[in-house]
Amino acid sequence: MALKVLSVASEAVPLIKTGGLADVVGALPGALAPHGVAMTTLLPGYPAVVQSLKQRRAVFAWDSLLGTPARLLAGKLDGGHPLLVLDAPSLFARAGAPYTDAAGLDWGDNWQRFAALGRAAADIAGGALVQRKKTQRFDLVHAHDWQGGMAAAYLRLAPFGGKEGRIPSVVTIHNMAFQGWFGADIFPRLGLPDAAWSLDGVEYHGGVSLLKAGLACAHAVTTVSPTYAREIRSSSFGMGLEGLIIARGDAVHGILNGIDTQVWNPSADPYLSQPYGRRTLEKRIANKRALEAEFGLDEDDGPVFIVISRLTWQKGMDVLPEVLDHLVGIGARLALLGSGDAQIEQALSRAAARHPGRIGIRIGYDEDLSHRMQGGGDAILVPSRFEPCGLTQLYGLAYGCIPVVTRTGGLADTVIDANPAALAAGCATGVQFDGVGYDSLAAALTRTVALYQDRAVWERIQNNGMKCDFSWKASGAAYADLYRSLTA
Ligand SMILES: Nc1ncnc2c1ncn2[C@@H]1O[C@H](COP(=O)(O)OP(=O)(O)O[C@H]2O[C@H](CO)[C@@H](O)[C@H](O)[C@H]2O)[C@@H](O)[C@H]1O
Repeated sequence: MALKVLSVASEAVPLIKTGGLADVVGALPGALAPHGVAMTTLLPGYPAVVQSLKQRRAVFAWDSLLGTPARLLAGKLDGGHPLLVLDAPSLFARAGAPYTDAAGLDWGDNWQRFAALGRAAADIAGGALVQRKKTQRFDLVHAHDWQGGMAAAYLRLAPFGGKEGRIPSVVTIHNMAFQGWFGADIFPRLGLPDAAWSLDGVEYHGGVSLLKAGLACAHAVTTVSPTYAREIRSSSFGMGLEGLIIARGDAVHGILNGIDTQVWNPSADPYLSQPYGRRTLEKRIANKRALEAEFGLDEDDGPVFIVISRLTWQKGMDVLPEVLDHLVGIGARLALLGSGDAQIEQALSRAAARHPGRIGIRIGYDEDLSHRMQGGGDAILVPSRFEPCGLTQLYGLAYGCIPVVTRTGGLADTVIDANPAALAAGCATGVQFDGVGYDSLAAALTRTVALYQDRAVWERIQNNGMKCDFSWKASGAAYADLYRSLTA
């Protein structure tokens, strides 16, 4: 019989996306189905999500879910996978982004919005709703990041009628930097027993961390690459939670993200002017010409680097502007798509103004354009200071857009550096470098341009990357094995 899993998250493609979390949550049901796992996804009822439902069929209503009325709507995700939507208008029906208002400031009631999501998940999985026969019983709850973390905490610390306490939970860390920390004043409003205010409960540095609560209470913790799973045991990457990660010992697993190979397939990508495959790489040139035109870049034979990223410190984007004179100096060009930190946006715009025809910047978020960039760019630059997994380098590998990445987290796990040994062995897939700073980045750019100048070598590297299987096949199996080990 299929294992029934409730996946709880704050975003999922194609309904709502601010970053890589949405790609992963949206892909998981399809990745797990071949392994006998039936996954239902629970999302907050943001306007875009509620509007996407063809019929708004309410399957349950709470008079008070952490103090606010709420309904549970049922629908379908892409691929026909079941979707549940927490329709709590006072928490989610508002203009702005999922976590921030129009001015970019965190919503003041984020604790309540996502604690309510966790409480709802616990009720759905095995408590109130099951008892009233409003939903099926679930065998396991899989919660994502701090926004989902409270599901594990409610299941363990405040079970409804004792039933949910028996349901195992998995919490996945997509980014340790976001911990959902709030002041101690929220504790009495969470509806948890007093004993939950403790080291192995929700308390963290005198307040409440929704992520810490999840990590402490889940039966298993996963993160999205083996290297990041090791890195978060150290103070440099654990962001204060390294002690807890070490204490959780064998319960912490690193399972690499996959990519949706239907959506990210250069031979059938509707956004490309010219689809192509591993054996027809020469066709990429049409996409490169289109990309140059779209970004106002000069047309020439030199390499075009691309960047598709949140413009933040994590992603090393504060250092990028400094290195752009060097990039232009060695005959390369840059097409960048991103948004984030205002200072970084300004520094990039100044660099673009200094180098017309060589640096093209697009501030904003544009999914279709990101496909065209992978299909026309020569190399994708990912200079992250830390990177739990990273998806853009995987899309780059699939598209023959060679990743140039820091040797950290999932970037270290997915790219094989074109050092002399790897080139001789014929297995290189990209360029890796250590540390995010002017010197390391400039050296990596220089090395990439040198590789580009040898067409045979470059095409070999492109080919090696395109041959890699970063589909969900292996990782879907790994999650299914983990679920079974917890439910056996
Ligand atoms: N301006 C823009 N326009 C269009 N598309 C844009 C864009 N900026 C970013 N994107 C897209 O957003 C996604 C970003 O995913 P990443 O995995 O690279 O990072 P993120 O930090 O969001 O995710 C966190 O969660 C994921 C999932 O686990 C981890 O891989 C990662 O390491 C972790 O930091 C990609 O699909 C990318 O193409």
